[in-house]
Amino acid sequence: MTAIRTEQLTKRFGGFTAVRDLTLRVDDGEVFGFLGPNGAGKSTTIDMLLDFVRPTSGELTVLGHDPRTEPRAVRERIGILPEGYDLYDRLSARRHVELAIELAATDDDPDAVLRRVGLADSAARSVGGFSKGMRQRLALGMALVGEPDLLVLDEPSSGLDPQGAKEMRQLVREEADRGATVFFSSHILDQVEAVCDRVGIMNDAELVTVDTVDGLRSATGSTSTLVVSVDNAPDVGPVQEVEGVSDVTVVDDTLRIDCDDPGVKATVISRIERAGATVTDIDVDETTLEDVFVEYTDETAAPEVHE
Ligand SMILES: Nc1ncnc2c1ncn2[C@@H]1O[C@H](COP(=O)(O)OP(=O)(O)OP(=O)(O)O)[C@@H](O)[C@H]1O
Repeated sequence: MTAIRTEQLTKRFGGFTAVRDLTLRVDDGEVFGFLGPNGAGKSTTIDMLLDFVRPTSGELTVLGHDPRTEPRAVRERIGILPEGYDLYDRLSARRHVELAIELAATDDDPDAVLRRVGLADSAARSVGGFSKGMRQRLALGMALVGEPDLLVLDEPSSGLDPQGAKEMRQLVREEADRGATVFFSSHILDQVEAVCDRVGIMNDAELVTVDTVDGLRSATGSTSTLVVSVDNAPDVGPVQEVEGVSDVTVVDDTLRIDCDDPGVKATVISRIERAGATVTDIDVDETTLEDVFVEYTDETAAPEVHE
């Protein structure tokens, strides 16, 4: 089934278009990263999925329901970490989770939820004294209550320290492993790269691409470079002939092999060894998602839309 489907979804605020003709599908069980620079239209899209904001035109379904006409059917099966969430300073962390459990009418154990987000030791503390990262962890824990079919997370890593960000990634993976779909927006590209099955990039109100991270790399013509140290440099002719290799350079005993196709690395290594060299070290310089992101969101370099 399709967890999220939008067709030509558009939102205008007065004369300003925040989201233009967005057509997107997110499959069940996918971890989908929704990227874009500030003001690109990510939160507005999420708000339309949750019926916090009404589209100006276009179609959308979330878990098979139109959030405009069946908001309850949608909300009761999704966990939401919105951009600006409300917490009650005088209530404890445990009370917040208990309230989320009551609202979802589930039998989750509040302490187990707090353990999952690293707040077990602060369960009884009032939230007023919490740091930004602790508040973020609590809001995330509340979103996890009731094993939702779809998690919609707006900037889930915001305010988290590196350990918190790592735990967030693990949580996202655990949720996907139990079958949930995870849709999240982020600016933290290495987070997205580490955890997402597919990525959509918004720029200036439009979706400019949707693909896997590897797919994005090849679509932008990006290469990964295999850096191979050898005991003595062999004839590189047979390596150059491998399909998917775009360039080979040799400096002393190090070969740098640019690969358009990330799947050719094993073939390259075996060609080097067959050419009589002993491989002493292997390293890979991958094009990062950040490089791809800059290419798609840089006005002068933006490629054509393709899905
Ligand atoms: N209620 C509103 N009224 C007028 N303009 C709005 C409203 N909500 C959002 N916008 C505008 O729509 C554009 C998209 O905003 P949105 O919050 O969706 O971007 P975003 O991609 O989530 O950005 P960020 O990464 O900064 O959160 C922005 O230019 C914003 O100012």
